[in-house]
Amino acid sequence: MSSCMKLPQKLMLLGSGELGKEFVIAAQRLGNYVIAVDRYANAPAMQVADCFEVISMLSADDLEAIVSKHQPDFIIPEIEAIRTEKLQEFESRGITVIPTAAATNYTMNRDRIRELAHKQLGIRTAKYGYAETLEELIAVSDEIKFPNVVKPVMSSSGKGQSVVQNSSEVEKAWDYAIANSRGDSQKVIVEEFINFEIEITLLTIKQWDAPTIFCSPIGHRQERGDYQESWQPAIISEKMISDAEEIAKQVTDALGGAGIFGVEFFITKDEVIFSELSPRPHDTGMVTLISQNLNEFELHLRAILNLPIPNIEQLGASASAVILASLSSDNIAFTGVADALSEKDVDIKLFGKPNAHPYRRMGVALAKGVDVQEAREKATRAASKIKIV
Ligand SMILES: Nc1ncnc2c1ncn2[C@@H]1O[C@H](COP(=O)(O)OP(=O)(O)OP(=O)(O)O)[C@@H](O)[C@H]1O
Ligand SMILES: NCC(=O)N[C@@H]1O[C@H](COP(=O)([O-])[O-])[C@@H](O)[C@H]1O
Ligand SMILES: [Mg+2]
Repeated sequence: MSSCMKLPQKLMLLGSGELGKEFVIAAQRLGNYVIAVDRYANAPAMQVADCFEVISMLSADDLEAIVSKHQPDFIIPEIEAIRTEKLQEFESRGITVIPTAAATNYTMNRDRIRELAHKQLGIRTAKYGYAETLEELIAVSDEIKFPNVVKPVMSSSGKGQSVVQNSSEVEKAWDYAIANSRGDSQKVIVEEFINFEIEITLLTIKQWDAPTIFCSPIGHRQERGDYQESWQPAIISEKMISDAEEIAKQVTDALGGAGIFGVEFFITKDEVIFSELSPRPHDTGMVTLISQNLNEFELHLRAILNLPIPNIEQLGASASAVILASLSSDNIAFTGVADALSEKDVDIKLFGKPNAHPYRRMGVALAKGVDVQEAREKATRAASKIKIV
C-alpha cells in the first residue's frame, strides 16, 4: 500500500449501523467519499455518507451490481453476514478489501476463526464442538458438559446464543440458535462455559507498513450475549496484557491486511483465553469515542489509508453504557437527553435507527470519571435517563 496515497479515496462500507456511522464521520473528516450499504434504508451510516445502496449483502449479484456501479477503491465490511466469496473475487480484481477478503471469510463464521486460532495456531480457547442437527447437539453437549454456551456459527451481538445448564435445555437452545442464525448456515458451536473474572476487548491496529499497535484493554459486561457497558482501562496485570497482545498479534498476522480488530478474551484468575475477534471496530470500543485522542474509527481509517498513527493517548478512566429499546416502534422519539447531558463529562450518541424492537441498541452514553467505577456509574446513570417513546 502506497504511503503517498492521494485523498479522497472512494470507500464502500458494507453494513451501516452505529459503528459504520462513526467510521463514515471519521472518513468524511479527511474528505473521503463513502457509499454506505445495508439491508434497509436510512440505516445510521447512510445518514452521513455521500450516497447509499440497499441490497442483500449475502447476494453475490447484488454486491456485483453496486461494485460495478461505484467502482470503490476500498471495500470495508461492517458486519459479518456478507457473501465473502464474492469479496475474494473483488480483491482479485484489484479492489482492496479490509482487512483482507480471506480475513472476512475466516471471521464470518465462528467455526473458521476458531479452527484457525485453536487448531492452526495452537491458541487456548474454551473447549468446543459443533452440531448441525439436534441429535448432534445432544451428543456434543454431553462431551463438552454443562453449563455450556450454544451459538449459531453465523450471528453477532449474542443473537441466537444461550447458556445451557443441563440436558433438558438442549432442545430449546437448538431451536433458538437456528431461529436466530444469520445467513444460510444451520450449524451451531457449543462451548465450555468459562467462569471468567473479567472479559476484555483488545483493540489491535494492524498497519500496512508499520508495526501492530494496541489500545489499552477495554473491560466489558454482557447480558444475553450482548454488550451492556464497557470501560477503559480494564484493570488486569501487565503480564496478562502482554499475553493478550501476543495472541492478538498472532491471530491478526495470520489474517493479514490492515485495519483495527477487536480481539476478545476471557480473563480468569490465571489464564488469558481467546474468544473471538472482529476484523473491524468493536461495539465495546465505542468507549474510545470519549477515552482516547484517536477513537477506534479514526484508527481504523488511518490504518486502512496507510496514514501515520504517531501516538494513541488514553485520556483516563472512561465508560460507555448502551441505550436499548424496550418496545417495537417505527416512530421513535427520545426523552431525558437534557437530563442525561446535565452531568459533567457525559456525552450521548443516538444512532438514528429508523425503528426499534426490544433490546435493539439505539444509542450509547459515554462518561469520564475520577476512576473506572465512577465513569461506569455516570455512563449507566446517563443511559438510564434516556427513554424511547
Ligand atoms: N464460552 C463462554 N463462556 C462464558 N461466557 C461466554 C462464552 N461465550 C460467550 N460468552 C458470553 O457471551 C458474550 C457474547 O459471546 P460472543 O462474543 O461469542 O458472541 P457474539 O454474538 O459474537 O457477540 P458480539 O458480536 O457482540 O461480539 C461474551 O462476550 C461472553 O460474555
Ligand atoms: N456486535 C456487533 C455490532 O455491534 N454491530 C453493530 O450493530 C449494527 C447492527 O445493529 P442492528 O442489529 O440494530 O441493526 C451493525 O451494523 C454494527 O454497527
Ligand atoms: Mg463477541
